Amino acid sequence: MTVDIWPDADSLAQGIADRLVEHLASVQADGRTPSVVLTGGTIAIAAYERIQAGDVDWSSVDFYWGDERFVPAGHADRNDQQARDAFLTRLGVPEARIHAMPAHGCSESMAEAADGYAATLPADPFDLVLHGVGPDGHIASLFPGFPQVHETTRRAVEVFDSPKPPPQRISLTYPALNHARSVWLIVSGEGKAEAVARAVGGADVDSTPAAGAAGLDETVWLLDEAAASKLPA
Ligand SMILES: O=C1O[C@H](COP(=O)(O)O)[C@@H](O)[C@H](O)[C@H]1O
Repeated sequence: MTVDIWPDADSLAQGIADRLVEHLASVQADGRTPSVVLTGGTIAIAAYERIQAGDVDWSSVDFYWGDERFVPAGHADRNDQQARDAFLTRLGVPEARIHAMPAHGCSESMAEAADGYAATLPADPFDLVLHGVGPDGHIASLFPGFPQVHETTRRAVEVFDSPKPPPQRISLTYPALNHARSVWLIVSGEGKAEAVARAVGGADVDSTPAAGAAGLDETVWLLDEAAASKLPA
């Protein structure tokens, strides 16, 4: 595990954007089509807005989501819509590369929608999974004390009673989220400092789901000083 710290949220957002572009270019230089799991959340959107085209072929990157708010397609609360608005549309990512989760109004139940999404995930490890972290230590829509944290079989699950609105969500689970070469946890703000300190310190996943995030090759925390303020020196 490594921890990298920027002075403030603006420089962190720029740092995440630059590192993401560099990472995708290097995967493509190795001859692979990168697969990336996007997160929602404040610092993620700020980073997405700062992404520049760089040396990446944006027509050849597959984007998935770690979780989604189960509201109608195009709704401003949807993580996929926020990412489209922040960078996917601007950089010309083709619709066929945007693997959005099902939306409210689809013909399936939420459980069927979750299982259907799981069936679309690649068999190979993701190249990169991005996580925002809530003040309670949640990642994706895996919340403290919720049974989804203990899912070991299904790679995507339904959540009916998220403590953070909107209540209905679909989330990937650890078996999918940790089937990734690189996992980056991106966090800003003092309100998340305690959750970060617990997760980095190896808390149990019931109290702090972020503690369960782990990449196959690397697990990296990208923080601003405020989010890092409760880490031991
Ligand atoms: O609801 C969600 O929240 C988290 C973190 O969001 P933030 O606004 O506190 O930064 C995010 O990681 C997750 O994808 C999203 O659905």
